[in-house]
Amino acid sequence: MLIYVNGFLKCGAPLLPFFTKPTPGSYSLTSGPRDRLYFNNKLRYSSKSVQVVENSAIDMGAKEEKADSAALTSYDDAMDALSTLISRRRGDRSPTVGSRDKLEQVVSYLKILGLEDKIKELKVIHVAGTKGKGSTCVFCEAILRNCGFRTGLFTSPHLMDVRERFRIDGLDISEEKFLQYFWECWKLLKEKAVDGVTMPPLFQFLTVLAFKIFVCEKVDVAVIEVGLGGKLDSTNVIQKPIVCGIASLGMDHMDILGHTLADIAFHKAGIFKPQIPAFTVPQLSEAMGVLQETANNLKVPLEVIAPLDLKKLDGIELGLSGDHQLVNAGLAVSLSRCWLQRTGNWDKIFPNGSNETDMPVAFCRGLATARLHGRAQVVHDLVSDQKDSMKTPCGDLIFYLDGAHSPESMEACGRWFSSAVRGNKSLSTPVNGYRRNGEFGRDLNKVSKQVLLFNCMEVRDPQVLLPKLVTTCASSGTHFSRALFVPTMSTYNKVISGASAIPLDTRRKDLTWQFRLQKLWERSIQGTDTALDHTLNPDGITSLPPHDFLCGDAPHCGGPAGGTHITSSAVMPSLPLTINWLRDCVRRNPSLKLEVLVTGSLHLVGDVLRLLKR
Ligand SMILES: Nc1ncnc2c1ncn2[C@@H]1O[C@H](COP(=O)(O)OP(=O)(O)OP(=O)(O)O)[C@@H](O)[C@H]1O
Ligand SMILES: [Mg+2]
Ligand SMILES: [Mg+2]
Repeated sequence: MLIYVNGFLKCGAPLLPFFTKPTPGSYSLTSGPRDRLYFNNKLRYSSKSVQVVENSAIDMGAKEEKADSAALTSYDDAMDALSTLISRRRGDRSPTVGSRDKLEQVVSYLKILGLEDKIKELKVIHVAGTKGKGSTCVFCEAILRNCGFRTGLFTSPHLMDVRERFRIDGLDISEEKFLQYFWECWKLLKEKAVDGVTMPPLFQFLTVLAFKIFVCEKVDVAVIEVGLGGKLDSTNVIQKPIVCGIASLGMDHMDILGHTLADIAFHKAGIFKPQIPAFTVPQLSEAMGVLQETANNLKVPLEVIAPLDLKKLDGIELGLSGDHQLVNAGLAVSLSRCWLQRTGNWDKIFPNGSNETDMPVAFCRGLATARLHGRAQVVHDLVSDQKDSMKTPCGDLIFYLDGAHSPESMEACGRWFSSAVRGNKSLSTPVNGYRRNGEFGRDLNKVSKQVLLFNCMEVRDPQVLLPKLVTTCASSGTHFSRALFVPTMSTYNKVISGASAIPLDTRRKDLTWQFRLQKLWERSIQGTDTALDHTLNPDGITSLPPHDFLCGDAPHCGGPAGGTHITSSAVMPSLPLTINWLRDCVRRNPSLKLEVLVTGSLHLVGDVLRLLKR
């Protein structure tokens, strides 16, 4: 179990204190950006780089031997082992040829682990969808936990630490338990690997690990988010869920799921099981037709649920911000109610005849306390003068983090950001877990600037994403004065832990993609080609923009020779340098209030969160 000073960022669970209790005999402290101390009966010290670790260089044999005593293996060893399961670069997936075998493969792994029959006893809520799956699952988990049940939650992806994917009773699984279950599964599968069974790819492994955890932890309910699609997803080995949900459908992963909404809906409806009730949210008719047809074929009662009516919440706010969360919350309420009814618990818990239209108090508590990192999350960075933190005034730096990366979610993100900067009082999370007096009350005379910090994976289409974001924001009066394009730190061939060290200078040599994003921004958003020739040469990037770059609204030209800033945007050489530079900007400009929207990629959002919590 980790102790973090900034508990909120790590725990993601409601009503948590700002630190978590260590389990006896095993705990660790983050002691600085590069160091991590383990106390595990005897003192150990570990320092690792977050940079790429070549899979071939990993001596897994030695680590597996150590795994005989799970307590003696470090978390980083497990991450190294997991990283060997990453079969190819993310976003580089081939279509689903032969994927049906994949489900059989998952079943064979479950057999090896002795879980094939046991998972039939899990009381599962299974949720697919293009957007809002994770949020819907988190709401369901929080509702049922507040109804008194022991909950298991499996979501994807993770942002800072792989354990975020597995929550027991609302908390990320502890390191100790994770290591125990991880190595148990790892060793059994590895033993069979010699008989010609190959080790599963990463997501299949994580899925069977989730089942292992939920069975061993004896959860009352297992809330399971589909990884990708539905029909052929590893989680679809669940034969008889209690209830299924389909969150909002849209265009994503077309290379795998197909190029029409109907194709995509077909895959998502693949989680429906004969006669098991299902719920969905309002969808475009092309998608709804397919969902309904599949439901009819399987005699599935399918109900379309309207967004949650705020009036039912008796004045409380949802734990996840943004109007789109009302859609997810409505779905979660119906899924949870159905789960309670079909497991025979509804009448026990609400014996006094709480009817269908009532919103039980436990449901409200769950909806209000649900948390999910990097989805419409606001983090106030406590910038201070390093030498004299209380006396020297400096500007404000607020990060608005949302991992939107599809056209529909960009719109949802834009609407949320606009209303959040207008209200500027939603879920504010001081990064160090405390607020100083007047910390956020002193902005009356400050000049607010909205800045975009963006990156997206190369498989995405920024020509769609960026205009969607900008026009949605503009339609409600929010305009970005500057855009910063930055490479992410996370690499796709290494699973990292939340405590992995972050090198201060993670300059990428190849910034071609970021320059392309900038070019697109300048051409299609700003309508200018100014100085683009200069930026087309990634080698020209040697310095950060001057600190007053963010102060103005007008196009900003010039700057130091070889500098990267042009017009309204800049390519930044690395994320850690960018965060430090933003902090310096507000230190030097006490009248500046920077509202930075971080979006386009969950990896980017995860990296920023990891940097902010240091
Ligand atoms: N109902 C919705 N409609 C449109 N966009 C949404 C909706 N719910 C969430 N989003 C957007 O999608 C992002 C991801 O939300 P969430 O994690 O709940 O979805 P997901 O389906 O699990 O996504 P992923 O594909 O990343 O696993 C949010 O940050 C938000 O921008
Ligand atoms: Mg997705
Ligand atoms: Mg998700």
